[in-house]
Amino acid sequence: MKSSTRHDAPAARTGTTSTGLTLRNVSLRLGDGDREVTALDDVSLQVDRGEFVAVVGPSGAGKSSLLAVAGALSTPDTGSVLVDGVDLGSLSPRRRTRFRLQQLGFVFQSGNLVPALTAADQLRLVRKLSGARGPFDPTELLRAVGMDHRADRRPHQLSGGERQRVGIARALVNRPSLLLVDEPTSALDRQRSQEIVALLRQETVDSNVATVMVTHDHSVLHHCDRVLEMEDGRLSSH
Ligand SMILES: Nc1ncnc2c1ncn2[C@@H]1O[C@H](COP(=O)(O)OP(=O)(O)OP(=O)(O)O)[C@@H](O)[C@H]1O
Repeated sequence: MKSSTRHDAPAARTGTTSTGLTLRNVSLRLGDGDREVTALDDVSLQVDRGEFVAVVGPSGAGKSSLLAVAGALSTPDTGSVLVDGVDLGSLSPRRRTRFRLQQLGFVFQSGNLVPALTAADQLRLVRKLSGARGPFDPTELLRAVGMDHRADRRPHQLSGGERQRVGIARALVNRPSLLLVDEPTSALDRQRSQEIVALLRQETVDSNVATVMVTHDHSVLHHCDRVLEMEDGRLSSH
């Protein structure tokens, strides 16, 4: 457990002592009939809060499928996925959606920001969608990602790296347990790529979140605590 965190961890859940992401013997088949593919093949994984794990591997290896089951976007055929001890398979569709909004953060390839909204309003929207009430000031999070001076800018007025920084802040608004990051550097030059992944590492620690990052960019792997390789739906250490 890290000593200095911006956010407190939520109260422990019953049923398990593990926090962060837990996958137990997860398998996922996609397609149908003759064209069925085993996208995930008996995958087990533990990523603790405060830990930053990269997943690498060739195209079609199952990396997006891993993010999809961890993000409660796909339901595995067998095995279980737990986030802070909560078994996603035990949640009704409505509760799963709420859980996703409140406990999971997503960072996409190039920010995926809403074009019409300022940086500050991107954060306010996510806060509102989660159902949280009470005052919310996005300034602290924007400052944490070095974007408080761009709070009033819309995505088209930001650089690729700046958009990605806002996307990271937005993913952290609801103090998630788990941060899922998909190819965050694919639209960035080498220098910006290093800065963004260093920021992800910093936020993983400061926000005490379990972070899983899928990447093809091997130049950023030194920022990670662990690198896992995926091939044919199976995970192994790099
Ligand atoms: N909707 C789908 N229907 C059938 N098969 C699918 C579907 N989506 C993905 N697959 C197959 O599942 C396997 C895993 O795909 P996945 O997208 O998880 O790989 P990936 O490692 O993320 O690839 P990439 O690096 O190209 O994004 C591949 O064989 C892919 O062709």
